[in-house]
Amino acid sequence: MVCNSNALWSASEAEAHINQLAQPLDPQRDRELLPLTQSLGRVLADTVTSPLDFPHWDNSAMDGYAVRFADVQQCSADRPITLAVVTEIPAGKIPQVSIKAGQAARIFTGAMVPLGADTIVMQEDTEREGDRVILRQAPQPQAFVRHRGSFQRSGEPLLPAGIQLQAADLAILAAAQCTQVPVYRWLRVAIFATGDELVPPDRPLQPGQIVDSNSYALAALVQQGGALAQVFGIVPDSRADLRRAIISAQESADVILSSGGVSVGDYDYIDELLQDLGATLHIRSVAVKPGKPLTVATLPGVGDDRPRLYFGLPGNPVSSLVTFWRFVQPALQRLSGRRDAGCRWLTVPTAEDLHSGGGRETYVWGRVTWPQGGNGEEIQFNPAPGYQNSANLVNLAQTNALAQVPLGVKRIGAGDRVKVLLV
Ligand SMILES: Nc1nc2c(c(=O)[nH]1)N[C@H]1C(S)=C(S)[C@@H](COP(=O)(O)OP(=O)(O)OC[C@H]3O[C@@H](n4cnc5c(N)ncnc54)[C@H](O)[C@@H]3O)O[C@H]1N2
Ligand code: MOO
Repeated sequence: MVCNSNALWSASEAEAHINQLAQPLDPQRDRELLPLTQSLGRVLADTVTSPLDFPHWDNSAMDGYAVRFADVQQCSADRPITLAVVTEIPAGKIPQVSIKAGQAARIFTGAMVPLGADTIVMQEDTEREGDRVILRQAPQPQAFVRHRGSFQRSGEPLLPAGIQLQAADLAILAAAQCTQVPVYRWLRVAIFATGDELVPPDRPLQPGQIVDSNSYALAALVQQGGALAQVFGIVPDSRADLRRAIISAQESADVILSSGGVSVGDYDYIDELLQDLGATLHIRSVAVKPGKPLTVATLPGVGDDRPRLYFGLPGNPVSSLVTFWRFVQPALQRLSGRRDAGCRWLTVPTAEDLHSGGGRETYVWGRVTWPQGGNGEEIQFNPAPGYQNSANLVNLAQTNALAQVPLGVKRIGAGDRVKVLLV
């Protein structure tokens, strides 16, 4: 079935449409419980509520003395106050006595504040003489006490569903004693490269042949994005082989990515085969350079009723990556259950002039660089040096951003601000 697919879609229209097609995994059905140590980079399937107050009890933020504020509030250099040190409380120990008027407890960072005390005085602000401590300045009331529950209350949400777990999140889960983490299962992404001219990188290259580089880049991008890449390799330009590849990808993956064969050439079979296989073709070309031929389709699920999202990316290596970054990456994030799914844009000055033919929204590849020192330099976009052509993957190396030259604009001057997609 074809659905207005012959239109030339603007990038933002295509993005919005793909967004609707990319239905997230089901947090109940598509989940697993993973040991904490294996959960880095996975997407949390449930909100984790705190089983404890943080801090778990009132504790000291400093090495020093736990005192009663009422005892020391009048203290000054002229009127020092001396307190009796009646106990010592290292971290991890329960205070054995409560502090009465005129008394103090020696205390260390993280140790429980004893009953009766309400304020901590830093060691550096005291003088110790035997079993007495002398204060020559009044502390603030409740100084250096980290109060129970002041960071987080038990029963309140600690981490929301849909976040991709990072190092700090693992620290929080560990502290909350959540050792089995509910995460979404991996999103499975099948990848194949089409073209009779393609050979794998370890084969001697014959005249006319091209090394398949797209499979490697796409698999790496899928993995970097936190999904499972199923690499099918090279599929020749034959209807039967392509059909077999699509059907087997339909069986094993949630998303299918192919590169090549989506333009108008005699061997560009992808769209026609998708229709034969009962797909709905949503998009066939986008007004984007590089990356005009882009097929977006949905195929029926095999083995379950989840529709498979199909992206037929253009074969030119840069076009393939640019369309992945602009359209596939946010869709994979959304499908994976991520609450922050979407392109990350920044507006920064460009270090050099940027050019476009003006007929399509153009993406210039390069690097956003951050100032190394505080010399008044700004974050800026530096286009990759050399010839920017959709077949030239050489200067694509180390790309971390795509600068967007809007439709109809032919030049953005050096120093002008430009919208960049962080990739
Ligand atoms: N008459 C027209 N010709 C073309 C048009 C058009 O509108 N009318 N569009 C051009 C644009 S823009 C692009 S982009 C390409 C995309 O074509 P396909 O997706 O069908 O890609 P192929 O023809 O299969 O390959 C294009 C190019 O890329 C090389 N390639 C393919 N796969 C890989 C791979 N896995 N690794 C590395 N390189 C690959 C392939 O050898 C070709 O050189 O169509 C234009 N033509
Ligand atoms: O869109 Mo093609 O990707 O310009 O080379």
